[in-house]
Amino acid sequence: MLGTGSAFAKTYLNTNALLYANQQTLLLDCGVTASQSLYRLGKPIEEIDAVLISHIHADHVGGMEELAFQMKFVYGRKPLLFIPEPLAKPLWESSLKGGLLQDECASLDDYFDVRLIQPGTRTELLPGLAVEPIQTAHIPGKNSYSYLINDTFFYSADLVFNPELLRGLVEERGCTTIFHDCQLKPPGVVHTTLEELMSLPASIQERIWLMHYDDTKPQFEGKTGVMRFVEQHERYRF
Ligand SMILES: Nc1ccn([C@@H]2O[C@@H]3COP(=O)(O)O[C@H]3[C@H]2O)c(=O)n1
Ligand SMILES: [Zn+2]
Ligand SMILES: [Zn+2]
Repeated sequence: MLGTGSAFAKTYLNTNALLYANQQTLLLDCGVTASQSLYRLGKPIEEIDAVLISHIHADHVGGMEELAFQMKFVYGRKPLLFIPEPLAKPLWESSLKGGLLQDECASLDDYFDVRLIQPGTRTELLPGLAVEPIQTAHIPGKNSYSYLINDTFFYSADLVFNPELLRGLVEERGCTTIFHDCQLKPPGVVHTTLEELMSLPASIQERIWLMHYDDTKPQFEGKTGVMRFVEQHERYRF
């Protein structure tokens, strides 16, 4: 995990992750703190082979400009960018264009090898790494996608509580591990609260790991039932 913090956390970096598949590395979300976190980990930015985006908020895409510039002008290559089709235009037009537009560079394709992926469709992104984007509610009018990874690992975007989705993933689809957005104190409004997650049946809670938490997380250690916290700069194997 490059970070496990909420958008406004100061002691935790943005909730962004590296997924290792065979010899390749995919960056799942690239927030404002992503490059600093890679630096602290000693992982050179040039070793990122591919990027996958959940939604357009700065803690999830705010590091894309630096990534694009470094890849193009320092390393001279285009990383793969996997992106749910509905996010591609807003990512360029509403987020990146202001910084990246210049005479010879006028689209996402000038910086990335763009591969559009479809919500609800399982796609192998890299050998050994398949994802299904699942559209999940976050902010009214804003598209946001959580990911079912290799059929058994659910990695949530920021999302409002959706117990039916979690029940279906566990009971019908055999999901074994859930990394879930967690706002420690109510009201959640655009996120899922700890209280909401603690209302789930034990059979679901035991698969849940909490991320995207604020700086008060130490006060909640030991108070999350069977759910565990995902820790920054830890590597998990499933
Ligand atoms: N309608 C909104 C929009 C945003 N926000 C806050 O801003 C943060 C942006 O990053 P996030 O991780 O999605 O969390 C959002 C809310 O804290 C919010 O509380 N309500
Ligand atoms: Zn966020
Ligand atoms: Zn968000």
